[in-house]
Amino acid sequence: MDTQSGGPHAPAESGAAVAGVRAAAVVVKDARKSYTRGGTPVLNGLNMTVAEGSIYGLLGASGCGKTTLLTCIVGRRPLDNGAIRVLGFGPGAPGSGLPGPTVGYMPQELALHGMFTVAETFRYFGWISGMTTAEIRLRSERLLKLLDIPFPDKLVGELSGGQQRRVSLGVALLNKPPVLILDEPTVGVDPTLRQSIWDLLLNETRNARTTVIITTHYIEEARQSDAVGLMRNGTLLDEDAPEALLRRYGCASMEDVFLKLSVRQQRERHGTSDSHAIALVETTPQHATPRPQDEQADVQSRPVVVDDPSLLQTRPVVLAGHSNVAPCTWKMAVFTWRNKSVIGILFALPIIICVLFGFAVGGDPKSLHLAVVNDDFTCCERNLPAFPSDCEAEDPRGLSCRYLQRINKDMFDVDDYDDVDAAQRAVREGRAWGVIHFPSNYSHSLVARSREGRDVTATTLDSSDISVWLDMSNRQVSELARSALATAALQYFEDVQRGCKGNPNAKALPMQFNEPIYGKRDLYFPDFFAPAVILSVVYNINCIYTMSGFIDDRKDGFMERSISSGVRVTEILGAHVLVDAVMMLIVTGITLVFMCGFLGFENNGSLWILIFLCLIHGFCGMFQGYFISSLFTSDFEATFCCMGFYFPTLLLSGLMWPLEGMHPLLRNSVWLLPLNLATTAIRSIMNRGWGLGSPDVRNGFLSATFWLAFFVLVTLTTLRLKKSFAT
Ligand SMILES: Nc1ncnc2c1ncn2[C@@H]1O[C@H](COP(=O)(O)OP(=O)(O)OP(=O)(O)O)[C@@H](O)[C@H]1O
Repeated sequence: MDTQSGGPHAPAESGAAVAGVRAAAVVVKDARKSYTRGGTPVLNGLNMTVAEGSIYGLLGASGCGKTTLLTCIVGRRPLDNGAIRVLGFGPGAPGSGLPGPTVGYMPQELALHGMFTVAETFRYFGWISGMTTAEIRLRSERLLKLLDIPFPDKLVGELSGGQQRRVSLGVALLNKPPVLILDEPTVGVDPTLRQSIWDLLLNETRNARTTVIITTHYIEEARQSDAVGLMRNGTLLDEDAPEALLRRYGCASMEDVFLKLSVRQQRERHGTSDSHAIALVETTPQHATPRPQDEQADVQSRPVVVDDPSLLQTRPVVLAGHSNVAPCTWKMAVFTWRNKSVIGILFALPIIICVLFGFAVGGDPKSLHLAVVNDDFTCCERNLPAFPSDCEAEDPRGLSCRYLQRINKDMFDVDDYDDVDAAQRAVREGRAWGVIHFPSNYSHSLVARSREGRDVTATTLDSSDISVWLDMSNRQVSELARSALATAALQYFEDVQRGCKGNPNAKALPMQFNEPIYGKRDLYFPDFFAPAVILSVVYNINCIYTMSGFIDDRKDGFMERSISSGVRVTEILGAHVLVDAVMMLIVTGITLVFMCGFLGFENNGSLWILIFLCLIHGFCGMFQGYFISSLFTSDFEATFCCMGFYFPTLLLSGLMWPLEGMHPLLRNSVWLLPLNLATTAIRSIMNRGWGLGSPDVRNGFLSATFWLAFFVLVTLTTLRLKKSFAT
């Protein structure tokens, strides 16, 4: 503890303890606190004085505000009004060492992490209170023996409830703090062990002049305290040495004293309405009301406790220049390593998403049933006309078969029907996606149409048309089917032109689609989706992972306890960022390797620019996760908030549909969303091979940097405003 500027044994620099006079180590003056503005006060003008080096038992019925008072003393919650001083300093004041190693705090909840072993728990809390590893080993060996915990290498989560509470007590005692605040350390512990905890407290604290405040529901065990404070409805009814209280109120037990004081408070507040309690008071002996001579005797026998910091024999423990980033990072690394199933899912998710995307999205539909009614010719292999189709033939027949040969065999399964009604019925009943009808005399009419040019009659034109009816209820399938049929028709028309000795370049559609400048001639949907999938995977998986990790850290009050022990939230966040960044790098790497390597999506631009943009987005996702988890206290709320971000972002990011197709109002406003400009940028890099010289790519980087800075800022601000995660 070489970094401490003061310690429990440090002598006072000024003043000295006067015989019969003791300095107050903890002073609470007129403390007022309610959880809601204008709500019922939980602390209602409470005054309390705890003599240095004494054990102070704080007693009171459940819900009277004991825990609230203790959390205010350790600086986890602020008072609405009033003042608290611990070893002469207000909680959080410079030089107070509070929150920090000045106070060893054992909260009511377990506030330990089940994934740590007992030894690791001691190591972590020892390091953050400034102890060296050797000191921690020595001290924890002793404490484990005293607290009867024989399994230093067992996970805390695998211990019994009583053993866990003893570990929690051991953590509070670990660095021999000058002030110990213990919230019900003996609850759920058998009577023998309860007594040994009291013996431990008495032995450990007496010599070191440790001041102890302890709450318990076992009122009689508090008689071992030097002083007892009886609390009810947010105020202290009385405080004194147990024997003095018994004498003063003429009671045989502390329970009777408490009852008597409670009734007195009730009378003062509401008159004599509590008949049961009143009856009890009436049955107590005459001398129940304190007599002046008793009070005088009490005053003479007990030491005077003065609120004079200069008389204190102990000083706050302040760690100068101490950083907790290393212990917090070690803790995060241990948790991450222990959570192997979570790591497994984290690394498997991008693989699963990429592989599913590769196999499930963007492929052409296969085996669509097409109902064909061919009144022109009965097609079969042996009677097909020559290729290219010969217009000079006497009896040009079977051109309809040529068209059917042209259509994509993978995409369509051709079913023959006798008439159009039956074929259309098949579509209506979901047995086919479309109907193709060739009129009788189709081939003759088509040849005539080709030969006669401008002189062709309307009847010939009608009977040379192929009629198509499609089921257009599924836009993607129908569009792809229509496009495939139209493409086949264009190629077929060229074939007919050639056969009729016409100019094969005289196409049905007077338009020339040349080699594309970017992309492929054939429509290929995955090229459109792939960049957005990469970005979305990197962003969202990291967001959910960091959000869950940060909330898990707060589970059961573990983060609160770390903060009470002096860890700053920024140090906790820093440790999370360090460890989570490694996970994010791996997730990004896996995603890119699977998309560009195994699934073969082409990156036409610079790989470094692509990686860099993905990483900035990975950090963005991480900080969105921290931000969400800093806003909420429960996993449930945070998860729903995450979903609330996820779905709108997905719909508005251009991943599912081009931004160009959005309503103009939406399109003009959603470009600022985290994934939008970046999706455009990453598409430009991968599909067009653009670099930083392009405004699209530059805007993607600017947007990513802006969002990263925004999330860092709001996360830090929220954490700072909340200071702790208590209300
Ligand atoms: N975070 C909170 N938000 C709102 N109300 C709270 C909160 N914590 C405690 N309270 C309320 O404050 C009152 C005092 O609670 P506190 O936990 O301080 O009592 P206690 O004396 O420690 O009880 P117990 O002995 O059962 O632990 C209770 O009515 C409780 O409902």
